[in-house]
Amino acid sequence: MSTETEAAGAEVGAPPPAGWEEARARVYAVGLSAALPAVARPLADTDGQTLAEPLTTRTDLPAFPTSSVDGWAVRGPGPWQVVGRVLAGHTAPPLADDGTTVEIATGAMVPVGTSAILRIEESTRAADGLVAGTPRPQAEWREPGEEAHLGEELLPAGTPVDPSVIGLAASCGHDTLRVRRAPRAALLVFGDELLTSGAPGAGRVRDALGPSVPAWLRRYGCQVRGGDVVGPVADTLPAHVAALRGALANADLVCTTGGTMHGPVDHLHPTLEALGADYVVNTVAVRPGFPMLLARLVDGDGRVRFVAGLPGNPQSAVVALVSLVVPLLAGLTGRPMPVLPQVTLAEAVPGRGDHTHLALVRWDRVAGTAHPVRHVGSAMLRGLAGADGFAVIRPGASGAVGDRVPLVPLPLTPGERS
Ligand SMILES: Nc1nc2c(c(=O)[nH]1)N[C@H]1C(S)=C(S)[C@@H](COP(=O)(O)OP(=O)(O)OC[C@H]3O[C@@H](n4cnc5c(N)ncnc54)[C@H](O)[C@@H]3O)O[C@H]1N2
Ligand code: MOO
Repeated sequence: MSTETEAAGAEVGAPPPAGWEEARARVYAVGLSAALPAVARPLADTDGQTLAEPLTTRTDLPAFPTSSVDGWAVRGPGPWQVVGRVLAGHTAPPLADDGTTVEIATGAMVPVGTSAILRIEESTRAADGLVAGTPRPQAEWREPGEEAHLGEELLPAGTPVDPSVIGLAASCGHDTLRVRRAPRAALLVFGDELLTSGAPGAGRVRDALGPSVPAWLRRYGCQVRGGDVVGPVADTLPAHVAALRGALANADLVCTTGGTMHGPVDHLHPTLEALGADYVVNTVAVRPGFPMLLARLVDGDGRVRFVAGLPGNPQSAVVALVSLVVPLLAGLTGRPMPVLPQVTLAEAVPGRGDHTHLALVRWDRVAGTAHPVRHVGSAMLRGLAGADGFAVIRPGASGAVGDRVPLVPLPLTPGERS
């Protein structure tokens, strides 16, 4: 266990909380130092992964002078005698003589000697077969290297691979990309009080995190298989230790929910101790979400795995995801730390004393404004379901109308909030 934990040992539950910014920076750096290995993958299997090295082009782009129209590649002044045809996919013999032309298709290689390309619809063909017309003044073909030169870096390492990156890599000659694969994540749900079906009542609540946290993790780029979601785990220490040990076998990151405090059946801390984990962060000065933690385990062979302890209160669990898990994943995949956009508060938002306040807001992207939502208790999910993200109110401050503050966006796609 870390010094931090030992120091806290005397006073259970009171390790010094990390500042929110500091916790994010620390977690990112630790993730980066444990970045997943680079592997070569076929292009079609790389969506959502991360470039492990810069994307450079294997040829000039375009690789040869390429006609951008259907028409006539002509040499010298017209009219021109037709001496052949060049289609896309073929190499073109040179146009050797003035007054000659070849029919050319869009995408075909422009013959050496071409002085202009005349569009088909702007040409005429006389009875004697001669082609006439006036080529437009601007070139009707793309020069080699117009888009990129051989060896040029097009995207840096750390770029998330999306369909446009895959298309670009294909167009400049790659069959595979070296990427850091998606982190594998697992989830353990703690809490004997949780129901996994039906309506809550009689002291029992529905498990809201087992079904939703894997979906968040996938949106954050993790691979989570059905069998990697386990719970509710019985509220005993041996059951917790066995469950965490099992989950760590295949995962780079195990998230747990609940049990982060020091109540009678909160077993997460003793479980981490039993497995020899050390804390990267143990409690964060943020509300909601204060008892969140990130711990690290290192195998004998140097393999590093992480445990993110998400608090049991459901909104707090999501705050822990955006606060700790997202920077960790950025580091593990070799991506840059996410830059938070700035928004203007449309209404006042209270501060939370010496803690950072993450306040659920609707984000009007057009106006650049953030509007606090209702139903935002840490045990509630109603506010979250109508929000785009969290406005960040600094410790010791409160948010006034017109203040510019950072926003932590939720991973929503356009159209998911109307
Ligand atoms: N004495 C103190 N008690 C608490 C403090 C404190 O500072 N001193 N902090 C509170 C805060 S803040 C939070 S957050 C919670 C976090 O506690 P745990 O992570 O140990 O979570 P649990 O006690 O297991 O559960 C808390 C709460 O959340 C409900 N829960 C748990 N899991 C789920 C789930 N999967 N789906 C829906 N709801 C869940 C659980 O029933 C409890 O109501 O501690 C406070 N206590
Ligand atoms: O930090 Mo707790 O997460 O306020 O509910």
